[in-house]
Amino acid sequence: MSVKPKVALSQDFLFQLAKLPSSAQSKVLKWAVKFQADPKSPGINYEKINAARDPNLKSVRVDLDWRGIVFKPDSGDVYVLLHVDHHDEAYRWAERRKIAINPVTGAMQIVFVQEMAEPVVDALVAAKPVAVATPVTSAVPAELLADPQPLLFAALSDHELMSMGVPEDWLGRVRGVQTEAQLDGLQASLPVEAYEGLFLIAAGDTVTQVLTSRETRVDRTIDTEDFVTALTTPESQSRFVVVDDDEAMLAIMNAPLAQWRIFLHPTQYKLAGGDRSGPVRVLGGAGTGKTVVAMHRAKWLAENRTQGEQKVLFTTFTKNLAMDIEDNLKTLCSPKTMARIEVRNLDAWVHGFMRSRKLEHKIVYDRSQDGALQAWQAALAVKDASLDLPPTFYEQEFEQVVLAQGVTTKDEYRAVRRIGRGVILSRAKRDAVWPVFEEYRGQLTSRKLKEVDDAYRDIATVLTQEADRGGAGLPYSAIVIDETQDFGPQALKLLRAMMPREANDLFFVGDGHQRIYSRHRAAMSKCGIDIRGRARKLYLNYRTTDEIRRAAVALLEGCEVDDLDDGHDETRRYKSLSHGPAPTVIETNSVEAAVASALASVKHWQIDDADHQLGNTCVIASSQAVRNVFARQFELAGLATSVIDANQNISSAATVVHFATMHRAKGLEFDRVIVVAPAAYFDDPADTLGQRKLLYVAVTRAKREATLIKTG
Ligand SMILES: Nc1ncnc2c1ncn2[C@@H]1O[C@H](COP(=O)(O)OP(=O)(O)OP(=O)(O)O)[C@@H](O)[C@H]1O
Repeated sequence: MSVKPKVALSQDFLFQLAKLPSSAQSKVLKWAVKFQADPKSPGINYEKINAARDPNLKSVRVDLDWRGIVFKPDSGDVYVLLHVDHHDEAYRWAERRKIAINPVTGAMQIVFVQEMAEPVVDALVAAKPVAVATPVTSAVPAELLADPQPLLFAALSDHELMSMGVPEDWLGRVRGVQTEAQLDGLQASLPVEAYEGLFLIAAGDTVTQVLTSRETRVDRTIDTEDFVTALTTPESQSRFVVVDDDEAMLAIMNAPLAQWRIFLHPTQYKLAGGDRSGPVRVLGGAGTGKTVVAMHRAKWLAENRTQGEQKVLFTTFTKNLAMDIEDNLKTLCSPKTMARIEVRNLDAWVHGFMRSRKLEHKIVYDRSQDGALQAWQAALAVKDASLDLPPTFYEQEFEQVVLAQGVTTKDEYRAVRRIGRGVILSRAKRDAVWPVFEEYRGQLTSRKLKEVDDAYRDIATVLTQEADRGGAGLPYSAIVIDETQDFGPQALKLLRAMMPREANDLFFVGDGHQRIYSRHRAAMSKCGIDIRGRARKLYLNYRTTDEIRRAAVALLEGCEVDDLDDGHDETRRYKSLSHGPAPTVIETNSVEAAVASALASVKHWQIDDADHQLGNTCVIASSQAVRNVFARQFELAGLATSVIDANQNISSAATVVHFATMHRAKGLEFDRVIVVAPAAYFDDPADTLGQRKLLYVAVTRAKREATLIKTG
């Protein structure tokens, strides 16, 4: 029986496909399905490209006008669809490319072949054109040796450069890099892992650190002619996908822009699959693909490590996000896999657990309402007037110290560390304050109410006791947690108690820069979650342009940000892969002027970009009241609007402008975003950390353009 040849698609092919007119797209799709079924069919004529540097690149005819470019090596029964375009453009593309296997990592790479003395992209022209021969050798171009500026990668050997993904042909060009701008100029021409490795080295990392965090092996003997094996490396999988049947081909080609489903960054790829001996924590700035890796991890766990009636629990902070993630998971997973994944925000899970155990308390989410308000007022009535502490002190103390740390007795309160609380309390004062909290909890109990942190703590206790008695435990094979920074200590302790300590138990993703509920700061290690040896980071921002990312990061300059454990995190090492205009900043002194500016931005985008859809726009405001004013004014201006509220799926209509608060916009993304914030949010960072994090979250929702309106 003859074995079917391997057919693969490149990421570039799909990017290109997405740009074609729809009539051409359907022709290419039909053709590609036939090609996948039998690339050796006599109907497919592989034409030689005379000027091609790589003799293995062939042109194939889709119709009179359109040509596909296929890589068809002599050895190995493999066919890779690389590109599609009009005849002449397709040939030009092929003439300047070659496919090579990196001799150190074994990854298959599409290498852009350079001409003599040719700058790669405009950024390099601005920096310093470097004369190179084809193929480039690893020698530093002569004129750069005379330049006094140090070379960023001079100390690295060829082997080290290639181990990070630099193609052999590009060693000389990379060696010539002296500035970050020059490196950025090479970004579009280098494989993603090479660019990432180089900017991490430029930021101060060592090659060993880069390779360790990526789990890249560089000790194997590589056969640089074995393309079938090369296709299987994680680096290759970030740009090529092997397609086994028609169905897979159709699914991929019908959604050419849903690249996150197919091409994972090598680090995402490694984190998504394989066994881990205990809890994993993945950090990454906004848009670095944390939710994507969490979804792929849940899929892998459901398909490979979930048995019988078990499920993978995928949890996050808000209901909106859980709904959004469930929708995305449905596009990633088969119905069979989906049946093994439960997506629920933690509070909904807690509510369900309490009901299933007939625990009759209701959860307090808002202390200013109904029974909780009465309970709080009754508690304040017992306060010791001689202390002269304002009611806000009691509320903050209760939230940030008592609830957050799960303090239940006066003795515990005497001993607890009150980090970050301004007022120093002697033991005697603590004794005098404590009755307020005791009274509040008593009042809640008599009303069958419970604070959510207390509910987390109580459920964790129940689960631990059941486990100690040898109970069956919860029906989960693993828990995947998104937006970890929003979970406080009691929530983390509950998550720990929900899973026995075993391989693959907990998988956390998060970003301290996006913690917008400050009382939720927690250190995982203090909640029984040991991530040593399993802490990873994602650095490439797939969502926002580098201009928007930089502007967002600048908002947090000088602010101390944690790594969800006991350490610090920083934004210096992150980079975006796309570019665009810097955010527009507008200062206004009235609501009318702010609304007019927002409407002008939308109008400008509509004129500027024929493809702009209102549905890809969101106005993000600092409060519900401001959000509602803007939505109302947009309606009066004749625009259709949709407010993003709790517990609702987001409208997918292409013609409505979305409106959200900064809290509600978390985890979402839009092509264009208008952020409306009081000017006070931009005051001294020492006083505005919370507000600046909100701004960071809001601005990083934008994929392409952002307008920031400061209201006076
Ligand atoms: N490997 C990938 N290839 C292409 N696109 C990707 C990849 N990974 C992520 N993306 C895209 O990047 C964007 C951001 O991804 P995601 O929402 O997972 O990031 P995040 O780190 O969770 O962001 P945030 O913390 O801001 O919510 C999404 O549009 C996603 O589809």
